[in-house]
Amino acid sequence: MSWSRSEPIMQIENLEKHYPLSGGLLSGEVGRVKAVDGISFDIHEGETFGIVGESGCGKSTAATSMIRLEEPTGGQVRYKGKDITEYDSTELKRFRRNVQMIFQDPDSSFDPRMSIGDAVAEPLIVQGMSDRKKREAIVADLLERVGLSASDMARYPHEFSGGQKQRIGLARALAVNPDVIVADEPVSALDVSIQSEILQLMKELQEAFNLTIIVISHNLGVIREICDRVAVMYLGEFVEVANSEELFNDPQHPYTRALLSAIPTPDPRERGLGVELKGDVPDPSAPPSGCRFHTRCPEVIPPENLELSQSVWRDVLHFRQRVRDSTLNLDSVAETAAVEEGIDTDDIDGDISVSDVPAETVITQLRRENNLPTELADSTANETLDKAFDQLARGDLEGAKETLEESFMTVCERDAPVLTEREGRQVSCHLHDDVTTDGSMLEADQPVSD
Ligand SMILES: Nc1ncnc2c1ncn2[C@@H]1O[C@H](COP(=O)(O)OP(=O)(O)OP(=O)(O)O)[C@@H](O)[C@H]1O
Repeated sequence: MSWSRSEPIMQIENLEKHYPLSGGLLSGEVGRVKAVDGISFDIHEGETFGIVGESGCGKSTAATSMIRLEEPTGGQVRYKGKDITEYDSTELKRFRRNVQMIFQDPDSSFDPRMSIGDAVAEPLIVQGMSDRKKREAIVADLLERVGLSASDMARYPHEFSGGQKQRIGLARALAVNPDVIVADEPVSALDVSIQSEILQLMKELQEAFNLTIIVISHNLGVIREICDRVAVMYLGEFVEVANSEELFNDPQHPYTRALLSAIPTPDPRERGLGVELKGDVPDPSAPPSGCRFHTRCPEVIPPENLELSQSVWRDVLHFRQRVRDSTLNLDSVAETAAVEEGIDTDDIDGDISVSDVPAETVITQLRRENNLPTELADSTANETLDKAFDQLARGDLEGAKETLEESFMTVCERDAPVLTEREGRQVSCHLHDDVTTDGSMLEADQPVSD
């Protein structure tokens, strides 16, 4: 099959990498870590495509499985039109030459006993270039192109700084004249002052060698500096894919907005969003239902019939979560309430429980502990909370769980949003579910604000 330059150089479709989760010798597979869970994108020749997300979102696994350093468990990757899982050994060898990977830690990429000249020449030998003089000429040229000198050939890795080693890493990747470079956190291990120099060098080399580059980074600043297009990844999935400029000027997904607001900026006016990402990325072997980001989303949508400010809604959800997973400890609530009432716990047989304390005091304590006001603006939400509090004050945790689940179910938790094309970008978020013909959101879908 012939490939034309107008077609994408790489096409990734529903790529999936699940790791088996074993429960010990005898129990076999007890689950699957969904590190990459169905991502799709195209990359055109000469483009720089970035994948950004917090640590643990699956970026590195996406990189290694898209170039078959690890075998994907699902999906398809086409390089110049051909499915790479169907390669024979000669094609795989050619692919390994055409697509080079560079890693975060330049130190671990070099054998300390091998001179820099030999390290950069190694891929040439692997590819069968036996003429030593020719290899040396190529290495000398490459070292100069990455800002070092031909005379550095005889020196050893320990004689170079981290930034210089990353330059040598680039020279080595370029030795076999690849089409694509996959760079996993290429500057994260370097001093901030050096990072820009390396990114600039990558841009220059891209131009000179007509490279296609895929950059993986948790750092949006790095992505902004170098990428044409960006995919934002969360728990194995893409939540937004857009041109770099659009993504930074007008982020559409709450996760993107939260990541962006975490970038330090010297201009206080640009810090406006004030969104803070709390907690860690959830366990990819048991991702949250619906939108995987809903458990941390600062813009999670309340049920249609309720009118709550975002901050109160978040507190209600947090309370519901504590009841759901029983991290709300009724005995400790009872203990604090008893102290408040001046009850002498020594007079009580066995451990204190909510039934030993007046319901009113237990409820006050529950509200305080969960940051919930005495009265919410929405009467339906109020009634539900009152009912749940009464149940808890009677020790009925299961009943309260049911009450809260019934009334406080959000679409974000119920339905998984789909990555949908909108005005040249892709977003997967229920805030964008109903867009009117002029592109504005319906009132019901507006993000709720305080
Ligand atoms: N070999 C493996 N077996 C089981 N789970 C794995 C394996 N490799 C990665 N994971 C899990 O897959 C998830 C994604 O990991 P990955 O390293 O791809 O994320 P990342 O976004 O690149 O993060 P980081 O920047 O910290 O490497 C993590 O939860 C990780 O623990």
